[in-house]
Amino acid sequence: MRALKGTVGLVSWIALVATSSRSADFCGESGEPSLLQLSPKQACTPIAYLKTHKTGSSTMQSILLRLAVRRRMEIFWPDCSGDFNYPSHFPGPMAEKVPANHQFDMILHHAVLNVSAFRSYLKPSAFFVTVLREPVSQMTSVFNWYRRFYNWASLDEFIDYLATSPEEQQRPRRIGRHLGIARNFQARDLGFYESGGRANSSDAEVASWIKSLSDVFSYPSKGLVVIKERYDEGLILLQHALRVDLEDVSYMAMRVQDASSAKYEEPTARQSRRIRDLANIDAQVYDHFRQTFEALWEDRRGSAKLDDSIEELRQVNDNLTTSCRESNGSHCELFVEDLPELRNMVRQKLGLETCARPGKVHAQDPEYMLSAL
Ligand SMILES: Nc1ncnc2c1ncn2[C@@H]1O[C@H](COP(=O)(O)OS(=O)(=O)O)[C@@H](OP(=O)(O)O)[C@H]1O
Repeated sequence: MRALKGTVGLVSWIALVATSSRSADFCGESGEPSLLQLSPKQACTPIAYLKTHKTGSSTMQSILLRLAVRRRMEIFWPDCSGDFNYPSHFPGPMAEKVPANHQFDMILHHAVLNVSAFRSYLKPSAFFVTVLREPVSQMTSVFNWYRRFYNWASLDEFIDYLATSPEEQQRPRRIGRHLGIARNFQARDLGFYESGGRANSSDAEVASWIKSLSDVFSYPSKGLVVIKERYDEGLILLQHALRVDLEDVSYMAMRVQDASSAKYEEPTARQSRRIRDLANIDAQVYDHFRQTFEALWEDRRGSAKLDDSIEELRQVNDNLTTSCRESNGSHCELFVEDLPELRNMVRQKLGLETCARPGKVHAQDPEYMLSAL
């Protein structure tokens, strides 16, 4: 029965890909028959992806990694690390090894956003993308994901830690306890502190910083802030802006935690208030971009039949998830749920050496924690 269901899922996925596979005109080539068939090197929109934490950012990275393979786009890799010197300056020591020369098509790994430094590595007219998440749910995800590394006894202990830890926490590269988790995690990823923001910045200063971000991520010509709570809508807008095919933005969700597990803690109303108060900058950024997103979506949905595209995307995703969990057919090659494994598959496809995977190590080993980023 399972096998039959998998076959039906696979057949309908292939049918969907076949029917929805249009020419990727923006990249110059037409008639690409399959997602995994490599096309010659093509000129595509360079992408500056700012990978935030616990926002659905790994799923987005997986989509962009596949896009890079399909379009033969050149990725700026932080060697085998999962980040560019996070949470310190981008790109860190990589700058000596790889001087900036507008040479890459994509930046995809965790970093602190520095728009001009990102641009200096990318070909001209890069499209800026990021994902933001409602801050209480983001910090709940952070707590439940990282608690095994930090040994927080409870959500209250985690919130106490946030309240007492410095806003802009630096991580000595090899000491796991200071991995970099701090309040206003998303604002820090977006470069708030690096651009001079402080815990006691005035409302006007925060508003001015948000305005500068709005410009960097302004849709459709410059960029897009995807809202985690409107993920698929965001992907459809991304698909339109990059002028890629629907299957280019199809995905299997990554790093999904089991919220029904006994170990998963949801905040009480009081804990939610505490988190939201501590993440005051994140709350302002999120509220701003959520509003912008809703207005954008309302503006676009009627004219372009975007609701139909969402249905189609969800069907493709469901079929992919079912068929690729049940079989490892060739169309599933790059639809794996383990991010480091996917990165290795992509490196192989792009002719690079694969990275060593850490073996089974103790959860307190800092190397292990780095790889978990
Ligand atoms: N497509 C899509 N839509 C909505 N939500 C999604 C999606 N993909 C992943 N997720 C959720 O994102 C959380 C994982 O975030 P990240 O991938 O950013 O984590 S990480 O920082 O890379 O470790 C994790 O949230 P929690 O399960 O609450 O922890 C995932 O469930």
